[in-house]
Amino acid sequence: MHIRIATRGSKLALWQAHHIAALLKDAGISTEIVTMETTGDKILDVTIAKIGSKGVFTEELEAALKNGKAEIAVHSAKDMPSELPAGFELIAFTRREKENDVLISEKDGVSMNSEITVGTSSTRRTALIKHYYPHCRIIPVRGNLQTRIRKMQEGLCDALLLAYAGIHRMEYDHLIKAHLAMDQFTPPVGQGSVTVEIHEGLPVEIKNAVRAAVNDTQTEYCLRAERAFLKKLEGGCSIPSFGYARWINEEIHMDAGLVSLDGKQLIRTSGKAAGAEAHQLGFRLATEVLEAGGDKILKDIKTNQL
Ligand SMILES: NCc1[nH]cc(CCC(=O)O)c1CC(=O)O
Repeated sequence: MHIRIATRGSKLALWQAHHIAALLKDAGISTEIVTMETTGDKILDVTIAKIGSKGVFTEELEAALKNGKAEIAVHSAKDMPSELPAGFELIAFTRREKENDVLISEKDGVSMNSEITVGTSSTRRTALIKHYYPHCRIIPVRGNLQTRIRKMQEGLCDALLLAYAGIHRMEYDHLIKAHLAMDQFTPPVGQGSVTVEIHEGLPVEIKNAVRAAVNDTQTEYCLRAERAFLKKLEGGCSIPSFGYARWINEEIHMDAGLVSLDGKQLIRTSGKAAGAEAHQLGFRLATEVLEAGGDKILKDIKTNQL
């Protein structure tokens, strides 16, 4: 069996594609990596929330799957919209990297408790900084990881708030100043896991072989719960929501919530369920968040982003 892997061309995306290639190789499957540029890679001057999160990093890869130019596409699970276009599905989730966010900087004495300028373009991180550390100043910064770090080095900001997974994979661990607390900076849906997307036309024996080689069942239960939460909120990575599930004692334990863009309102909830109830758990927590005022927060955000 030979599998062509479609991926974006950034270093982090390539790391992810090679990670999947290695898992497939261990299962005796040969691979080839096909890189392509997406709309999201080309537009660097606008925040993702404004472009409209749906599909800007995925459309070109999906076209390749549909046209038979590749068998699978590889993405960070976090970057995948909660609802895929008709005919596409996520068939595997890798065992996760540590899921937390980190503060990175080259300067001494930098912490969330000091009056620093923090570069981020994530609505979740921005809103959580405003909520927990209102003395920090937030500077928008986009581009791939290497570009963001270069912008910080050029003086745009004192520090960056990023996912540990990306920092570790790109070998910037030496810049880490702090690991942020999970009960404040609760990770967004999908952070730390790499996922495989296919088009429904893919022969079932290829699908099954990829799933067997790549999927981590416990991670999948957690990710299915998280993604159900996001789906119910009708959001992608552009809304300031968080959803983090862990597998503990044969059950999914999940923390989730939503924060207003100004950081003033923060809604949290949590719950647990069996693996087979992943979707119901995600939907239930989302319903709780919506009913506790999340509905209003989302409406305000939609008006803001128009
Ligand atoms: N939104 C960009 C993005 N997409 C995936 C990662 C790396 C972490 C991961 O794969 O979960 C990052 C960088 C970041 O948020 O710091």
